[in-house]
Order: sequence, then structure tokens, then C-alpha cells
Amino acid sequence: MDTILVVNAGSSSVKFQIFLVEGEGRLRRQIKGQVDGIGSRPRLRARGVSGDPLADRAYPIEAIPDVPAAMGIAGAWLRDELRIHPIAVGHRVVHGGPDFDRPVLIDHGVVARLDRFVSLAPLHQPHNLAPIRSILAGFPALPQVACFDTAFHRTHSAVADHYAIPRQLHADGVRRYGFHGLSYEYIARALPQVAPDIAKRGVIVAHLGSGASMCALKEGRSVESTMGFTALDGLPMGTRPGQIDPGVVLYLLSEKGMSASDVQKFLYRDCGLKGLSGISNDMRELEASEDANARLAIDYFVYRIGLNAGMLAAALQGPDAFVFTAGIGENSATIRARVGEHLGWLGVTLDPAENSRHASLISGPDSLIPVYVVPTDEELMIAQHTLSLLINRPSPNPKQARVS
Ligand SMILES: Nc1ncnc2c1ncn2[C@@H]1O[C@H](COP(=O)(O)OP(=O)(O)O)[C@@H](O)[C@H]1O
Ligand SMILES: CC(=O)OP(=O)(O)O
Ligand SMILES: [Mg+2]
Repeated sequence: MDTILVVNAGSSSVKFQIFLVEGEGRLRRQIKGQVDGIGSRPRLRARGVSGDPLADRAYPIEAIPDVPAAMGIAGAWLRDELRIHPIAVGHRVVHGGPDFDRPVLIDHGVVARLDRFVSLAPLHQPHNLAPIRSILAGFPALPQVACFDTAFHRTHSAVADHYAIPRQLHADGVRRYGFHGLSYEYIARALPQVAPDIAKRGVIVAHLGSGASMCALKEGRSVESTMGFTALDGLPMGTRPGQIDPGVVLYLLSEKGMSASDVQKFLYRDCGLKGLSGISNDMRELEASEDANARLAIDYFVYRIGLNAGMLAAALQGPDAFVFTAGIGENSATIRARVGEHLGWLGVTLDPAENSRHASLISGPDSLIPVYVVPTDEELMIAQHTLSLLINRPSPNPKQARVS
């Protein structure tokens, strides 16, 4: 039985899935699992496709102090108890820089190149690379594929890709990359089935999760994104501020006595919904709270989605559809309803009943453009990319095989 392991490693969790490779390159999801609470209350949980529980185990904090340890526990469970020996591993890697415009087979050289982007994605990149390195060390012959959040946006025009700074910095890699590309790529591929009429037209997609961004799609390709050089820009997020005047950063450095690393930690971990509410980075907690600052954080979130929709609407010269996705976009009817009000100027109306039941089409019959909820599937994208690289990779050099 051929299987592919997909790994999406975050700062405090490692999510993994197992896909069965069926005939003609078809994939069937078998297992979804995660190790979370790394460094606090580690726990391995996994379920089969029908939701049947396969594992739920708590570990002492010292047993899983970091991401490689979590990967080790998950790997041992898959290998030793389920007897799963994947034929390849696909990874989500948040930053691919200017050169990686598609998924790539990993070797030590690729890891060294991706290591250069750690400071551009400090919340993600080190954790993405950690399991890659531990698998390279433990299973050097096992093919691994890196799939990038940035790659889908490499189709942007020069004006969308630049900042107004001296062009040498663009050549040095200071560009508006955009992120959540695996999610947008999945949505672009799903739209012909969900909404064939608009799939090739101008679509604004709002990926609203812990990290949040929006993307303008035209003919299924990304033409603009709210995120830029790093995943700090654009919409406010769980713990990141989104768009902020760079003057604030200068002020923190010069007037508040903060160091560059203090500011980095502040911008990635202490701002956004958490910083503004002073309560939580979790939208569910904010929605349940009566606190005025929780309301302010939610008001700011939906207001900024509305403003950014205006920007992307201009990039598309008028959108033909709007799509919600990711944790908040898929699950919060309240946030969708409030964003819908901010899109009133585009002629958007929502059908309250369809919105409450998280239907696929949630716009009202009189809405000028349709509004959809499309659950994203970054892991399926990764599994598909991994399989196609595996199928198309050059056969190993027989001379090298003999030497090694
Ligand atoms: N039913 C819900 N109502 C409101 N927010 C929700 C709901 N379910 C999940 N969320 C929010 O979704 C966010 C996480 O989204 P997700 O896409 O899973 O993020 P990530 O993959 O980046 O960790 C959290 O803010 C969480 O509170
Ligand atoms: C790029 C990014 O913000 O990712 P996430 O939403 O997983 O934090
Ligand atoms: Mg995510």
C-alpha cells in the first residue's frame, strides 16, 4: 500500500495527514493527526477519515520539548504501531523566496537555500525546516517535497511585486511575495466545480485563519495579495498586526528602547486580535466575550477586511465573486455577516439562513455578485504536488546508486 505523509509544522503543533495513492495518481485521505501543546502539554491525536479516533495520548512536557521531537513521536506511531511506511513526505514551507515558484524535491542544498528565509518567516520557517532535517538525517533515501506558500503568487505583475524602494533591494529579494498560496491554489482548483460561471473571472478570496490574508484571483491565477515580504502585512491576525506604518517600528526602536529582536517578537506574537483585545487571539473567545475591547478587536478585523476588499476590487477592476475560507471564514457566520455589510457598496447581500448553515452559496438572490464559503485543503494540495513530483522525477543515476 503506497502512502504519502503530509506535514504542516507550526510553532506549537505539527499537523500530519496520510494519503493513500490509488491508481492513476488518485489520492485518498486516510488519517488526520496532530501533535500539539509542544513545550506545554504535548498531546498526540489522530483520527481516520470517518472521524474514528485512532490515538489520543498525553505526554510529559520533557518528552516533546520541540517540533523535531513531535515529528519523532508521530513518525514512530505511524511506523511502529500502524506499520505505515510512506513512499514520500510532502511539507508546507511558508517562505520560498524569489526562486522557488513551484514545489521542489528536497536535498541538503535546498534546505540550505530555505534556511536563508528563516528571518523572513520566524513564526513558521524554522518549524517547517525542523521535520525536513530530522527526516533527511534519519531516512536519507525517503523523497521529500517542499510546497511553498509563496509559489502561487509568483505570477504577480512587476507593479504588484515591488515596493517603492530602490530597485537593488528588489533584486536582493525584498519583494511583495504573498502567502497562504497553497490555500488559494486549492480554491482556484475547486472553483470550476463549485462555481463554474465565475471560476475564470475575478474572484476575491479571504483566507481568515490564525494567519489571515486576501488574494485577488483572475483566470485561476493570483494577481494581488494583501501580504507582502513577510506574513506580517495586510489583515490583522491572531497575534500579528497586519498593515502598520513602518514609523511605528522606528518609534519602538528609538523611543521605547526595544531591540530588533524585541520588535520581531512583539509584531509576530503580541499584536493582532490578542494585542488589541487584551483577551485572546482566538476568534471564538472574542465572539463569546462581552468585553468592549473584544468588540473593538472584531470591529477592527471586519473593517480591515472591508478596506482590503476595496483594494483587491480595484486590482480586479471590479470582482465577479467573493469567497470565504479557513478557520474563521469557514466557521463564523457572524464574521461573514459583518464582512458582508462592509461589502454592501459592491452590491453584496447575504442570505442569513444560508449563511447560518454554512452553505456553499451564501449570497442573497438580489446580490450583485455571488458569495461562497469554500473549505480549504492545503494538505490535499501538498499531497498532489508531492505525488506529481514523485511520478515525474528523473530515475536515480545507476552509477550513483551503486556507489552509495
Ligand atoms: N466556529 C468558529 N467560530 C469562530 N472562529 C472560529 C471557529 N472555528 C475556528 N475559528 C477560528 O479560526 C482560527 C484558526 O483558523 P485556522 O485556519 O485553523 O488557522 P491555522 O491553520 O492558521 O492555525 C482561530 O482564530 C479560531 O478561533
Ligand atoms: C503564512 C501564515 O500566516 O500562515 P498561518 O495562517 O498558518 O499562520
Ligand atoms: Mg493555516
